[in-house]
Amino acid sequence: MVSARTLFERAVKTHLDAQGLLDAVRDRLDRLEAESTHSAESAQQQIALAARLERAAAEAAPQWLGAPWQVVAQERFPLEHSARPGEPALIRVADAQPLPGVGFPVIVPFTGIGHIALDLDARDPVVAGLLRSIITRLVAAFPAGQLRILAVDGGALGAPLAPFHALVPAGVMNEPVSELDEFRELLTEAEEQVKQVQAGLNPNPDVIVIVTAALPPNCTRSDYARLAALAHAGPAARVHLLLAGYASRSRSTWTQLPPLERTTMITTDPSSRGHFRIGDPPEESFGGGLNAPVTLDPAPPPGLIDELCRRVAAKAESDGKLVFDDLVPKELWTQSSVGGLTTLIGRVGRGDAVVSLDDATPHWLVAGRTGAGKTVFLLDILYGLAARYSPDELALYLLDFKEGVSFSEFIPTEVDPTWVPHARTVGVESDREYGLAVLTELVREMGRRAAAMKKAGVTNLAQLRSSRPDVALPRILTVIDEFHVLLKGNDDTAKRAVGLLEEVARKGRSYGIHLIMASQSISGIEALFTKGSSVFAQFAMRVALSGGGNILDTLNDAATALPIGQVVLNNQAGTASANRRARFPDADAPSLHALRHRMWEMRTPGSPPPAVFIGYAEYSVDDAPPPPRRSLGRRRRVALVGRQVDVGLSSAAFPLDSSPGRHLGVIGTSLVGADVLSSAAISLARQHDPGTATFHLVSLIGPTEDEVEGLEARLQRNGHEATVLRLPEYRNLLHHFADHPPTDRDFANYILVYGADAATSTLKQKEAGRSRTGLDEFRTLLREGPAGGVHVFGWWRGARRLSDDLGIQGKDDVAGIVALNVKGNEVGQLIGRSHVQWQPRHNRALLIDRHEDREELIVPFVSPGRYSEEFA
Ligand SMILES: Nc1ncnc2c1ncn2[C@@H]1O[C@H](COP(=O)(O)OP(=O)(O)OP(=O)(O)O)[C@@H](O)[C@H]1O
Repeated sequence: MVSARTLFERAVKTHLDAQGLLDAVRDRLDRLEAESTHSAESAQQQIALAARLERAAAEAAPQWLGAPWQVVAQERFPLEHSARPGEPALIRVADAQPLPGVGFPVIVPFTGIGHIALDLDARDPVVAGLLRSIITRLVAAFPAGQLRILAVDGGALGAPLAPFHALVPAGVMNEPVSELDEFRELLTEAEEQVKQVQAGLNPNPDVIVIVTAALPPNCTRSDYARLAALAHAGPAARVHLLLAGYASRSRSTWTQLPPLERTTMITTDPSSRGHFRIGDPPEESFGGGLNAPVTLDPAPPPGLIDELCRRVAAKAESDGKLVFDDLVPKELWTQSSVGGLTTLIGRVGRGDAVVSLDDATPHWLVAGRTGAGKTVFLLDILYGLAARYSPDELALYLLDFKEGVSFSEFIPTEVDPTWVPHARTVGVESDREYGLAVLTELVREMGRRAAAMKKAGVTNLAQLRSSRPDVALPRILTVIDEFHVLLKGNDDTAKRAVGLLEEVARKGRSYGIHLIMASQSISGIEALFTKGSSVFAQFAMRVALSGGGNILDTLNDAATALPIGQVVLNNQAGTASANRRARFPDADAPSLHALRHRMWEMRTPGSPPPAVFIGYAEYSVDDAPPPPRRSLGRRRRVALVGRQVDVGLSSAAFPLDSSPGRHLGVIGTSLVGADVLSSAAISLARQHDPGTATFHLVSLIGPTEDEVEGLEARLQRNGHEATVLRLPEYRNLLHHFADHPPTDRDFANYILVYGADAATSTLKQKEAGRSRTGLDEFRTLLREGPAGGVHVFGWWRGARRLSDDLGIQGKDDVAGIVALNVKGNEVGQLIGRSHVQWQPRHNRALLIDRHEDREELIVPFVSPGRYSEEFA
C-alpha cells in the first residue's frame, strides 16, 4: 500500500507540476505571441502539456475522486474504491484554462490531510454545483458506512444538498440543519470524535465531513473559533471541513475570521467574473495560490447522483446491520469475572462497543422513553454477559416493576421449560415489597462476603476468590427495570428502598455486586436524584436511549433524537465529552431461544431454576415450599397460608405452640378467606401422622360448603380424622371442650370455622342447663386451648365482627391475623395499633403475628381459579 507520506508528496508534486507547466505554457505563449505565428508545432505542444497534466491528476485523484463527469458517466468506475479512511485523498475541484484549448484539472488535498473552504455560499449556483460534485466524489470513493456527512444549510434553503436526501435514512448524511443550535450540536459531535481519538478510545473512526452550504446566520466568534479548532485538530481524527460561505460578514462587529489551518481556500476572482482563485494547499506555499483563475467543477448529472445515492444507501444499510448473534462468542462461558464483567453490545462506528461493570463503572443507569428499545438493550447486555461468564462467575437477580414480559426470557414457562442458568431470582410485575426483599438480600450477601473476607484475612473479592477456590463467588448483577415504581411516593417502602439502594450502590463494588437501574420515566429519574442524590452519583455509567437524555448532563442533548437501535454510552456521569454513540442489535426471539437452550444444556445437572416471583400469579398450598426454618421448632407445627413476598418466595407460616392465643383469624369478605383456612388445614395435615390430629370443619355459609366438603374428603383420604360440622354441632363441640378441656398436646384438634361471624348471634344465646354461653366457651377455648393442642382457624367477614367475638378481655386472644380486603385502619383498631401499613389489594394479604410482632405482605394461597370465580 502506498504510504500516506508518499501520497502526500506525490500530491504536492502534482501541484508543483501544474504550477510549473502553467509557467511553461505562459512562456510559450509569450514567445508565440512575439513571433505572431500559430504554428502546428505550438498547438501540439499545448495539447501534450494538457495531457501530461491530466495524467498527473488522474494518478493523484483517480476515478471518482478526479475524473471529469462525462468520463465518470461513461466509465462506470467501481464504488468504494478510490479512498480509504485515514489515508490522504486529493479531489478535483476546478478546471484551469490558462489558454484557449489548454486546460488542466485542479486537484486539492482533502480527506486524510485537510479542508476546503469557499468564501461564497451555495446560494451561488456555481458553488452549489461544486459542493454537489465534491460530495458525490466522496460518497462514491469511500467504502459504504465509513463516511458520514454532517450537513448544514444555514441559508441556502436546502436546495444544494437536496439531491443527496436518500443518504439520510441510511445514516450517511443527516437531514441538513439550519439553526444555529443544531449547527453547534454537529460541531459537538465532530469534537467528540476528536476527543475520543485523542484519548485513544476510538482508533478507527469513520470519516466525518462537515459540509456547510451556508453557515447559519448569527454565528458568533466562538462558533468560528470552534471551526478553527476543528481545522487544526480534525484531520488527525478523520474530521474534515467543506465550508461554503466562510467569509466575514461586513456588518459584524468583528471582521477578521480566524484563519483555518490545513485549508485550501477557494475565493471569487475579483478581476474575472465567474472565475475563482485557488489558494495554497495545506502546508505548502506557491506564493499566493495557483496563478490562474479557475472554473469550479460542475455538479454531476442528476441521474448519476440519484443512482449513486440509492446504491450507497442500500449498501450502508446492509453492511451496518447488526444481528444478535454478533454479540455471542463462539465458545460460551470462557471468561473470568475476577476483575469485572465485560460484554460486547454492538458497534461504535465500525469499532466494537464494549461495556463493563467493574471498579470504574460498577453500576449503570439506563433511560429511554417507552418503545425506545430499553428491553432489547437489557436483553442484549444480559444474554451477552451470560454467554461469556458461567453461572459460577455471574449470577443474575432480575426485577421488573412494569406490566410486561421483559424478563420472561429467563424463566421456565409452560411452552419452554428451560431457563437461563445464571438467573437466581426473577421478579415479573413485582411488588415494591419484593424490590425491598431483593435489595435486602443483596445487603445480606454483602455482609456475608464481608465476613468471609475478614475471616480469610483478605481485602478484596479477587483475593477472597483465590483464597477459596472451592467456593463459587460469582459477581451478582441486579437489574431493576422501571425502578421509579419502587421509589414513588413518600411512604416507608420508598424510604427503605432509597436507604438500601444507597448501601448497595456505595459498597457493592467491593463485593462484586452491581446494579443496573432502568427507567422510562423522567419523574423516576428525578425522584432518584432528589431522594438519593448520593445514590445517583454512584452510577458513573449512563446509558441513554432516545428520550433518555435526562440522565446525561443538562447541556448534553446527544440522546434527544436517537433512532431505535442506538444508545449514547457515557461512562463519566453524563459529561458530553464522554458520549459514545453505539448501535445495538434487536434481540430476536429465535436467537435468544437458541442461546438459552445452549446454556441450559451446559448447566450443572440438578441446578435449580430461578426463584420466580410473578406479581399476578396465583399460588396453591399444593406447591408450597417448606416454611422458613426460623418458624419451626421442636414440637412446633406451622400453618402455611401463602407465599412471602421475598427472594425465593418462601411459604408464609403461622407457627403453633402452647401459648394462649395461638389461633389465626382471617378477615375480609373475599372468599379467599376460605382458601386460607383450607390451606392451613392441608399444610398441618402434612405434618401429622394419621391418628394424631382431628380436623373439625365448621361450615356456616353457603358459598364455601362445597370447598369444606372437598377438604373433608381430602383429609380423610390422607388418613386423618375430619368432620364437617354445622352450627348446632359446632356449639356442641364448644360445650364438649368446655366440659372436657383437652390436655394432650401431642394430639391436636384443629377447629376451622368458615364464616365464623355467622355463629355469633347463636353462640351469644343462653342455653337451658348451661351456666355459660357458647361465646364464653369459645373465648375460654381461645385462651386455654393451645396448651391442650386445640387451635382455632376462623374466617370472619369483617374486623369488627372478630373483635366483637373476642370481647374486650380477650382482644389479644387471636395472635395471628390474615387481613384480606379490609382497610388498614380497621386492622389497626383490631390489634390496637394506630399505624398499620396496609392497603387491600388483589392477590395480596397482610399476615400479622402479634406474639412475634411481625407483619408481612403475602400472596395468600388460593384454590385454582378462585379469582376468576370472584370476578365472574
Ligand atoms: N436494535 C434494534 N433494532 C431493531 N429493532 C429494535 C431494536 N431495539 C428495539 N427494537 C424494536 O423496537 C421495539 C421496542 O423495543 P423495546 O420493547 O425494547 O422498547 P422499550 O423501550 O422496552 O419499550 P417499553 O418500555 O414500552 O416496553 C420492539 O419492537 C423492538 O423489536
